[in-house]
Amino acid sequence: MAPSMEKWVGFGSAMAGFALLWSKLIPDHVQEEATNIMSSWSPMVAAYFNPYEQITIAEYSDDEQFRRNKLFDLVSAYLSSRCMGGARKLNAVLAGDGVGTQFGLDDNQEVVDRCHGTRVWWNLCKASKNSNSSTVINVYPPEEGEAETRHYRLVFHKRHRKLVQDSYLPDVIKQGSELIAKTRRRRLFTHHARGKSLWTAIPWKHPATFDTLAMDPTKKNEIMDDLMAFRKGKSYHSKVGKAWKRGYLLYGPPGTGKSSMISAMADFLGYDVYDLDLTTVTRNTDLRKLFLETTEQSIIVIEDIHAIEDDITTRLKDKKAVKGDKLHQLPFLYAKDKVTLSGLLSFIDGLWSACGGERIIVLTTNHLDQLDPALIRRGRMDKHVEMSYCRFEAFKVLANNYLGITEHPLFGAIQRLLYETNTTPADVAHSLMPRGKRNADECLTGLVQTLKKARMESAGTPPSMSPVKRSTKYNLRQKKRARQGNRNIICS
Ligand SMILES: Nc1ncnc2c1ncn2[C@@H]1O[C@H](COP(=O)(O)OP(=O)(O)OP(=O)(O)O)[C@@H](O)[C@H]1O
Repeated sequence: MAPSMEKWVGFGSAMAGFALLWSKLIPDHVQEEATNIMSSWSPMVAAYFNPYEQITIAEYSDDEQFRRNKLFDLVSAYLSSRCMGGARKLNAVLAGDGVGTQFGLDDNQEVVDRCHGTRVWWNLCKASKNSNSSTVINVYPPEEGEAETRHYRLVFHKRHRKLVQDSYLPDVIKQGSELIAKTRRRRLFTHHARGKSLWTAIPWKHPATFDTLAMDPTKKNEIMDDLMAFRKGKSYHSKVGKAWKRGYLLYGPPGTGKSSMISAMADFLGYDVYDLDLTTVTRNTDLRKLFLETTEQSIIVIEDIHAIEDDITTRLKDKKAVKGDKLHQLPFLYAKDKVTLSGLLSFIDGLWSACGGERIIVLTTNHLDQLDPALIRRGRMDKHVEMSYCRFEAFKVLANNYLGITEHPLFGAIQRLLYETNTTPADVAHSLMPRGKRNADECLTGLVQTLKKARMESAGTPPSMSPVKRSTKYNLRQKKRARQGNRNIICS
């Protein structure tokens, strides 16, 4: 067993009691004085005689109130590999690689480790939130059966304090980090309303990568270069005094690959993805908490940002809001519970967002013209990426992905048709899927028919304007509207 501090406090108290016996021989007022002095001395006496010291590592930091303590996770990883043999009760979870098993100490269990030939003791302690012995403060509202916090306690002889501080703990951190990096698997986080941790994670399994993403190769390379520069840009960002984060706005019609692009970005950088559903977040303070709980090397995604306005308005129906009312027409309804534009902006690039680095924020929309210009201005959304209809270069990627071919006699006809119609990569991918016994010839013939049909359907539009021109004109109109900012998504 680890030598406990309580034992030595008890010893100190016994010494104090012993001294009091002697004080029987002396007058009352002196005795009273002596009692006071001795009680205040007992911890000091205990400390004097106790040769052991301890370090506490809480699961949640006291100072950075909303954050999980990274050191706690590193110690867990270290202990899982080192000294589980000595523990009687373990718990097991699926390892970060999604294959192996990771063992950990069960609550109130202890293991012994070696530090340069000397022994140190690790305890995983569970303490009641209100317990005086615990210095750990939990800032989250307790859930049923959850009014307890956990911390590791490292006990060692005070002779070895310097060794523990300068050599043993750094070694624990190094080995823990290596183990986490080795077994790390990208995760997709979604948030939930209650509980100590605001996010829950599942392994990220989206198969889209930059290799499978169908889009103009020049544009694709430009994005990959931009991401790589961001990843290597720690010193650059601190030199120019900018938080190490980058905003991406992905816009374009449904089915043009916005979600696939996020997956490709996560795969390329090896980052986790946090999927933030703003319609379930009611207050700006909750947004901040959510942000602070995200880890570095992550992509925070808010999909379909244009749809938020409608959703929030619908949520307020029971507060007598009428669907279609603009948020700024209902300020009294939003006085307490609200996610405002300013809240969202500060989430993206205010002071809070500068706490911790290496994060990418991605907004996606099908309606660029409906977004508030303040939200998407350069510097906030640093890179605007248009995900557009499928043209020939993008088609070649899909043909290779789905049919494994790079050439075919029908390619010429498909190239012409793709420029004459506005077909999404999702529709092209659907036609190329070799369902049943269809071979490549049949798939491509089917695609040609689908494209001809689409061309006929769009024949009602003025023949003077080709689909390419039409699409460009549409986008210019969207951009102009966005600049003018004639509609807000959320009003502060
Ligand atoms: N650019 C693309 N490259 C490869 N596959 C694509 C691309 N665009 C769409 N797809 C295919 O279409 C499916 C839907 O695409 P995705 O969900 O990425 O589109 P989206 O633009 O996010 O659509 P929405 O706006 O409706 O969410 C994907 O699973 C993929 O198979």
